[in-house]
Amino acid sequence: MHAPVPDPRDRLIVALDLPSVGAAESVITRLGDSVSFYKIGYELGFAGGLGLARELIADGRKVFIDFKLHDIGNTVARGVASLAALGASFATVHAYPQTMRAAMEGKGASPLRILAVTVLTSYDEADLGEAGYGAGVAATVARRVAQAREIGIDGIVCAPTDAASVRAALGAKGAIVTPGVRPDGSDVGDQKRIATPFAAIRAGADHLVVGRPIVASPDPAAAARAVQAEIARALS
Ligand SMILES: O=C(O)c1cc(=O)[nH]c(=O)n1[C@@H]1O[C@H](COP(=O)(O)O)[C@@H](O)[C@H]1O
Repeated sequence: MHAPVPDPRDRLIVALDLPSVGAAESVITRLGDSVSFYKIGYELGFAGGLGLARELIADGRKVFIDFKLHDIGNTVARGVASLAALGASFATVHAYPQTMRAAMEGKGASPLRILAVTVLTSYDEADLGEAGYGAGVAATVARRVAQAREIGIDGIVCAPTDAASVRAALGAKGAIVTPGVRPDGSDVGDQKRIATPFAAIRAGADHLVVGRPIVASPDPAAAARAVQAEIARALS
């Protein structure tokens, strides 16, 4: 079975990493109809962003709730059930087997897709070692993808530099979502395992998550259009 091919507009997910609903609404207005998929994480989510998520969903936009859940199974399953009731399209959990199983159980028959975060894009080999994982980035990603596949997860969040090996390990089923995307010339910030939008799509990413290069740009709509043009070029 093949992963459903995303609508080209849905390939770009804009991370609304902003401090207030007002700031997010202003970026959304400036982006207009060019962007149809938004991600809400800690910063906005803990500042009223779940209300905005409801409004976006009611307005026909797709919403990715990125709280990277990781807790005992009962808590994860119930939290995911609430995100399913909200109408979110995607939600993240850390790629621990117990957590992934609980999330898949918690979403029930809803269309919510559970994405398992493998190794954060801000981690390099030294960061992973410091956290106590001695196997290295590639082996840790591979182990987590194999476990996610076994569980039947809906998708994987990984660095664009891992996308090709993740697709090979995951098989055709399952979405690949890559943050750590940096158009040429943009600030890298705290990201470590990065690629351009073109390279990420060519490596097999289904969706790209882009935050600061768009939302912190003086012209967010132009920045989003530039990323979408790169996506289109990579797909042609
Ligand atoms: O799960 C995520 O979305 C995520 C996973 C990961 O490994 N790295 C990562 O950067 N993210 C998120 O992707 C977004 C990237 O934002 P920018 O670095 O501003 O483009 C942020 O909202 C992060 O929380």
